[in-house]
Amino acid sequence: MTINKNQITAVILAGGKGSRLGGQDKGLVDYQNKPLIEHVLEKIEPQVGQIIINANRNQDEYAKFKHPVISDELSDFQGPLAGFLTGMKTCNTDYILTLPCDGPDLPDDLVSRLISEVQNNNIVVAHDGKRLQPVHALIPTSLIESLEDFLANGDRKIDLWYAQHSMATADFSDKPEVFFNVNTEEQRQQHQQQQQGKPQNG
Ligand SMILES: Nc1nc2c(ncn2[C@@H]2O[C@H](COP(=O)(O)OP(=O)(O)OP(=O)(O)O)[C@@H](O)[C@H]2O)c(=O)[nH]1
Ligand SMILES: [Mg+2]
Repeated sequence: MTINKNQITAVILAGGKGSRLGGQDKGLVDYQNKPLIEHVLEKIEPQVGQIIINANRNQDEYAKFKHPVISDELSDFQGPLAGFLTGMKTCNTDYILTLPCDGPDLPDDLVSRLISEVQNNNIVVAHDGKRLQPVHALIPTSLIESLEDFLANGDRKIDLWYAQHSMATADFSDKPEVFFNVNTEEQRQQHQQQQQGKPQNG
């Protein structure tokens, strides 16, 4: 079974509290001279049909990126799964691709590798060789009721919801660094310096 990029809406999860970064709205935090989310948008725009920005604060700022900005229906920061549900309810494609707003180094074959593992309505999640990257996932929109029930039941753990469904992983063990994400000020600064020190064609 194959799917194409036009069947996918990327849902960029920018709805968190950013508590480890002093409560900042992480998607808007500067990283190498532009907001973090702009790095994500640049990497993902060529790979999907549509994009939704899922944000619970500063919606006007996010609207400047020219994609629909949608807040969680579930209030009080219920976690990434609340954002998954928001995306599934809002999109009009067969799949959503979930992505965190704080991971600026996405590879250009993210979607093609995930697509290559699609089979029979399964969920496909990126794996970096050591662990699952659960918020980098390709999810059939048909699972919307399942997720609604799961959240209504008070559950919030992504892995528990995945375990209720058929799931495959896409292998990125050759480049685990693409999943780097900015959770603390130290990470933001350290990584910025490393990137600046890299040779241009390396
Ligand atoms: N829609 C939505 N997304 C969320 C929520 N909580 C976290 N996320 C997103 O999930 C992704 C991974 O979460 P973290 O890296 O822990 O981000 P965070 O929750 O803002 O940061 P901390 O508060 O420091 O843990 C990020 O892209 C967040 O924006 C939420 O309640 N709703
Ligand atoms: Mg993070």
